[in-house]
Amino acid sequence: MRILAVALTLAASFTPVDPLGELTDLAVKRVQVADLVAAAKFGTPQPIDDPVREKQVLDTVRVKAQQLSLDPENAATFFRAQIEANKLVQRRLYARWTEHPEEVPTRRPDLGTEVRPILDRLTTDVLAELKDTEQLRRPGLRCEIHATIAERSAVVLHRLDRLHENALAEAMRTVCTEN
Ligand SMILES: O=C(O)C(=O)C[C@]1(C(=O)O)C=C[C@@H](O)C=C1
Repeated sequence: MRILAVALTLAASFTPVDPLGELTDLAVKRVQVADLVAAAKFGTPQPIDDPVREKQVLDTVRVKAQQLSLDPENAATFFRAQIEANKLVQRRLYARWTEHPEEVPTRRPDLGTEVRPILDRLTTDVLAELKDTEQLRRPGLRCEIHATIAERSAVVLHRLDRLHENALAEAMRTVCTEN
């Protein structure tokens, strides 16, 4: 633990910017948009799990990754984690709103015209960041340290509650993996 703390402090002091900061911030935005997804679906027949849409998202990711000369399967792995994180938020909000109907958002955003376009824009931004951080994300201690720093900073910076903090952890789970 002590060694990890020293390593984190050293890494932070030698790094002028947080190299995984932007990617982590985008993952934060995506788990925050999950609140809107849940608000769009709750109380409608649209299920949380939509395998057709997931396939669409991942197919797009693979095509765009290839255009950026990124490994398509590595990019898809990262996005599968983003989708799992999104569903984690949706499920917890459903449980909360079922128990406390007074907390259900008063406005239901439109999934197709309002919410998914936000996710689609984030897909493009995330892919650009995956490209920018390609070397740094190679598996190993260096990536793990930067990921931990970026995640801890994001929790504080964005004042994430426990639900979104857990979702961010899920979203970043594969950031340093090969595939
Ligand atoms: O677009 C939706 O319907 C969502 O719930 C978002 C999302 C995603 O994270 O991209 C998550 C779960 C669904 O299975 C499909 C996609």
